[in-house]
Amino acid sequence: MERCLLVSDVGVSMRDERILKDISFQVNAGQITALIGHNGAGKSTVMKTIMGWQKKSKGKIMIQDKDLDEDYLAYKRLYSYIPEEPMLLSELTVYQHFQLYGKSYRIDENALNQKVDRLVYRFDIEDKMNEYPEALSKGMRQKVQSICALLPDVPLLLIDEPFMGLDVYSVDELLDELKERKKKGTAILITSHQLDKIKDISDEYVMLRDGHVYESGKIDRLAELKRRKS
Ligand SMILES: Nc1ncnc2c1ncn2[C@@H]1O[C@H](COP(=O)(O)OP(=O)(O)OP(=O)(O)O)[C@@H](O)[C@H]1O
Repeated sequence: MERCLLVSDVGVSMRDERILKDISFQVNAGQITALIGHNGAGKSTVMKTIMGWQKKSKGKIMIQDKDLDEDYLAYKRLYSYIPEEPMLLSELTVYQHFQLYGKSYRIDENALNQKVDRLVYRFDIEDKMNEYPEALSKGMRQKVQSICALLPDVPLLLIDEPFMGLDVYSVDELLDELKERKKKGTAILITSHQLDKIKDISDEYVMLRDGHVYESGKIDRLAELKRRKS
């Protein structure tokens, strides 16, 4: 299977402390990898490092054939990100956020509007297009943020705890959307403490402990290990 994301021997240090140690894994096109581990294990730091927001002290990260350290502008158009906490801009309406994403990922206006229509219907926020973030509930802001990340057809989706604040219907819609993306060949790296929600859609897992890869493999093996331990 074609490799989309390569994380090879990556280390991160903050204030002389090694936060990530020799992290290596890959995510293939059309596969979902669950990045799991206890609080403070390093999941968000891995995400930030892949995005180029957190400086690494060693190692190599590539999406398709683009190296994070060589051509960052081209590299960052290859992924989109759903953060744990919505990061919306208070001066832009919901629709203006979608337009901003459309511009930065160079989506043609007609295609953008078709995607927006489909996703606002799916997540049931059709009537919020002209609202500013402060007028939205936390769950609605999370939906807007998720839609922004789902607008571009990027090869890699990075998703950090996406279910916080979402109602059960929206969680199902998001899971269905991810299954559809996976079928189309998108590679997805997802973190969640709600393993029951992601294990059915995931193919592989990477378990972090204290900043290193403690275990990794097929998701079925994780379920088997959990059964044996319980
Ligand atoms: N800006 C920072 N400065 C110093 N240490 C940090 C910083 N950000 C994170 N850390 C440390 O790095 C380690 C990994 O944190 P990270 O947020 O990546 O964990 P996580 O697995 O995402 O946790 P959670 O499940 O609680 O979200 C923790 O020990 C944390 O204290």
